[in-house]
Amino acid sequence: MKKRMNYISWDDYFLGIAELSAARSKDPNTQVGACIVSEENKILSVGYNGMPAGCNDDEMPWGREGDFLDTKYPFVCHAELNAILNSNHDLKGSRIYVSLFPCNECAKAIIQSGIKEVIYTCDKYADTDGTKASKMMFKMAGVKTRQIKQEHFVKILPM
Ligand SMILES: Nc1nc(=O)n([C@H]2C[C@H](O)[C@@H](COP(=O)(O)O)O2)cc1CO
Ligand SMILES: [Zn+2]
Repeated sequence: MKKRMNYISWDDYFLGIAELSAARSKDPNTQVGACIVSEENKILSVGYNGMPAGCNDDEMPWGREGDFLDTKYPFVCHAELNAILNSNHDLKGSRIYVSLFPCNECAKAIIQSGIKEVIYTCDKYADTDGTKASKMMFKMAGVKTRQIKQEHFVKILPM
């Protein structure tokens, strides 16, 4: 008997884990998941967007509009940053799978932690200055970026 052939690729596997992690997010508008993987295809960390530990997410604001302090934006920890901070490993030479292209703040953390490739699905904020700044920094720092379609994973979330 031969081995099974229609198994999922590494890309679909790690992106699937990123998507599954996103399903933990309490953000009512955008749920993001990230999975950091070594050169040997071992998972080093996972994360999703959420409020900082100890900040009660029932009491924190989740809105997008109004006074800055009444929105989620100054408080929420992005999926990529959480994945970087959750890891106990050296991330040099690793790659990050993320369901949404990183913002400029996460781009800095990605570069500084030694991650060498960003694999993403959605780029819905491509027109924002933050995303443009991320792309500039990734290019200058030699961090590769690659967009892929999630082929073998049934989306858990209504995105
Ligand atoms: N790459 C990203 N990773 C993330 O974890 N996020 C988070 C921050 C917020 O919780 C949410 C975006 O909210 P909204 O502006 O689409 O309602 O996703 C956002 C981005 C976009 O740059
Ligand atoms: Zn970010």
